[in-house]
Amino acid sequence: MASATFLSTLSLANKNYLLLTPTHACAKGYTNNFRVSNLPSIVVRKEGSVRSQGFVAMQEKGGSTLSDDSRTKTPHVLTVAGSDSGAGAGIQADLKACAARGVYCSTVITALTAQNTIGVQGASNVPEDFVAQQLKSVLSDMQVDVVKTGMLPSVGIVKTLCRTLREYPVHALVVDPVMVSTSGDVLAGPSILSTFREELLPMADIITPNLKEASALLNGMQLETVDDMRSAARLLHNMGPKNVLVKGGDLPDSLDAVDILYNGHNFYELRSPRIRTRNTHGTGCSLASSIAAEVAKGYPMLSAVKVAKRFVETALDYSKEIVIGNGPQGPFDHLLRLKSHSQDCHRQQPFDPSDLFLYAVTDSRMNKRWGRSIVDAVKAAIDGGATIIQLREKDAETKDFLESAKACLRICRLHGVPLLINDRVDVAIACDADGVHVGQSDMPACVARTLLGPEKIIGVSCKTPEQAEQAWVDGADYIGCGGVYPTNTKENNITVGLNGLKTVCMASKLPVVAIGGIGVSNARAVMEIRTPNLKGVAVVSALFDRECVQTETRKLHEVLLGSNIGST
Ligand SMILES: Cc1ncc(COP(=O)(O)OP(=O)(O)O)c(N)n1
Ligand SMILES: Cc1nc(C(=O)O)sc1CCOP(=O)(O)O
Ligand SMILES: [Mg+2]
Repeated sequence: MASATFLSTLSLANKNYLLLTPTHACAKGYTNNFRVSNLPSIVVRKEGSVRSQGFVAMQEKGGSTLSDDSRTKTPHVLTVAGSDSGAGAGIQADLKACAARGVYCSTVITALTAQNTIGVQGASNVPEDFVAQQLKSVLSDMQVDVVKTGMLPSVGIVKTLCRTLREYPVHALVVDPVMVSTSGDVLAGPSILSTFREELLPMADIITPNLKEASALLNGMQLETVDDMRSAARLLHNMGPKNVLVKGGDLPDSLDAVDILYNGHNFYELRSPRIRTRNTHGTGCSLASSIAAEVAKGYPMLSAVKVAKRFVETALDYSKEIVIGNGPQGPFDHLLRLKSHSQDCHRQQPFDPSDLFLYAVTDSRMNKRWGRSIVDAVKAAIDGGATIIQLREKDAETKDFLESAKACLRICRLHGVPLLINDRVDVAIACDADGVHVGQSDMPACVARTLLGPEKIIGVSCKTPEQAEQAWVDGADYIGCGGVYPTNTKENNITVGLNGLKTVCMASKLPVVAIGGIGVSNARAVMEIRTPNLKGVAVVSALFDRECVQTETRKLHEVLLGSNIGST
């Protein structure tokens, strides 16, 4: 984008600053160390007197100096596009793509569409002057890095955008020349083509036409081969954009998805295996937004395109079986979070502390010794009355562990029993387990919480009131306290005894499960310490270092029921 002198007042923390910079891009860079190093120097002055040059940025009116390292800037994409009521494409797809790629996204809406997975049932343009007002509101205030355009339904709106961008230049402009929706509905008529060619494309850092759009921009040129795409990219580049990405998704007879990127010097053929799915609605919008997001983070164009393409492919692959809508083209899941739920497989329930009642913790060595698979061990424990399972497979290879965890999860879900993974947050995420159990030297619970999200169960091993307090602060759901008795299962484990258990229970704001050397003979004594938040016992060898896991679990279950404590 062209540079221009930019003069603005900035309000920050209720104080006013005056920014005077050689370029708007510079002004935007004042808080971004990474970006500032790539930019011409900033001149920022206190009203009336120049105070700094380079990237020390702001001077408080009559007060102390704020240097740019006091804040860092959040990468920001502004999407100028139409709303899709079905939320597969348009503004909604752009928001999701930017959120998934970790950048802020503001929105200027150019049109409302009534749209679903069948097609576009209606469209209503936003008046030009209101598009202008939205653009000004965002661009005058919010330090936008990259503008990404989608549906621009009238010549007036294209002209308004170009005019406003000249007034408020940004670091980069990504143009997705949307003309026809994936369902074949026209979103921008041919009258717009000449304004695109003459005004918008010359301002663009990249344009991302599909074959139909490239053909329309090139007066109906036939595009049927990769060589045709290269010719089209060259011709489109002659219209002024710095880069052209011709998307070959609709190329006939192609097993791969092939896109051509041309920067005026080199062609890059970007190939990936085609993902067979009906859920492709919004891929164009999402790809362009993802490119904009990577450029906003500061990546060069080739890297931005590669990362964006890989992101969209990953999301398409993740979403290939989700079912939304009855039409031929469903949306995909940018955040890789949507699940299909069938009726016969119980969903994960919210954590219930009474699940800690009979907590079975597996052990790979014991299973091996008794010739059992993890899956058989888990089945038997559940049949015997275990109320929660933890896979503690210290010796398993990651690949095998993951496969076993997936198989155990199916069984646990069928019985409504939560399944937690010991130590391995990565395995828990990969198999979508119900949670993890971590110790004091494992991944901190607060980090696990960030990775796992708010609904997963997190347990933390604690031997002291201070550790119990920290587990609460870190967002854990329960604590495991031990060793109550000496154990051979965990090397060098400190025994805290019944007194230690009681002290921790009394201090803990979280429910507690006791662990260490507990079995049929002493479970009752443990529960009889009678603190309300002691909810049960966690057991390894008394269940799994025995010939019949189911029988031993049943016996322990009876003892615990007999103690009549902790079961509610
Ligand atoms: C329920 C429960 N409580 C404590 C532990 C021990 O966890 P940790 O201290 O991380 O030791 P390892 O199990 O990883 O050896 C547990 N696993 N479960
Ligand atoms: C895994 C574990 N953690 C402990 C702790 O004190 O935190 S004791 C322990 C081993 C428990 O095995 P068993 O039931 O065979 O004694
Ligand atoms: Mg551990």
